[in-house]
Amino acid sequence: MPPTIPLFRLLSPRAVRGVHTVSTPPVIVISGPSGAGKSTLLKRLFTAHPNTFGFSVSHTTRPPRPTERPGIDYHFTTAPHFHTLKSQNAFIEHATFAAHSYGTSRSAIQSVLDSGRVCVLDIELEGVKQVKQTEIEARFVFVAPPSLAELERRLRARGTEGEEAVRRRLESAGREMEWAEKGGHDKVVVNDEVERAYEELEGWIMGVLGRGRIGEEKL
Ligand SMILES: Nc1ncnc2c1ncn2[C@@H]1O[C@H](COP(=O)(O)OP(=O)(O)OP(=O)(O)O)[C@@H](O)[C@H]1O
Repeated sequence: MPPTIPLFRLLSPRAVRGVHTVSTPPVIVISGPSGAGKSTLLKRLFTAHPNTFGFSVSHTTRPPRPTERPGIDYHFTTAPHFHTLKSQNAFIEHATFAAHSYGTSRSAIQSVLDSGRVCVLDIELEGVKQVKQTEIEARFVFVAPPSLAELERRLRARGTEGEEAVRRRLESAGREMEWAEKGGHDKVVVNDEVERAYEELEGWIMGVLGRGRIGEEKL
């Protein structure tokens, strides 16, 4: 079995730019129903703060959507390879969603932390529950649609899934919203209007990181 990265490396303090030693900032975990707008909001965050945040690239057995880039949006892989990685304990969290497997590898998080950036995860609800069981310091934000009807409209307008996949996503959405209503996350952002929702999300993240809101800050 190949060596896996010990968890303590994800938790240990690290030196930034030589003179200051700072604690590793918390991992920001974004979740929410498929179609709620997580990718839309994260794209804005990465564009506004290109040197601050790094995306943890998940593995998935789902086929790529036309706009998705392998190795950047996801590591697209086969079910047997995903299974092998799982048996090697390569994943911090993994889940099956809408008939496909998704997982965050330890090395995906570690490579973001090694780059000195704040690590951002975009994962499913089952994955959120698993990350909560680890000792990783994380903050959890749930992106909610204004309503299930609007979620359905967005999923259909996106046009990346067939009828069966849309149906599965809407079923899961109900469960995810219920869990969020019970207070399972640190923050809920309702993505009603993109600009407003983005500002709320960005403000909350900057507050978590103890940073100002304007401009691209330097570590
Ligand atoms: N506030 C909004 N108002 C209207 N449409 C939106 C809004 N936010 C996102 N959308 C659109 O809704 C669709 C779903 O958004 P997006 O792909 O970002 O969702 P997601 O949560 O990342 O989904 P998945 O988990 O399936 O990747 C996209 O077509 C996007 O352009």
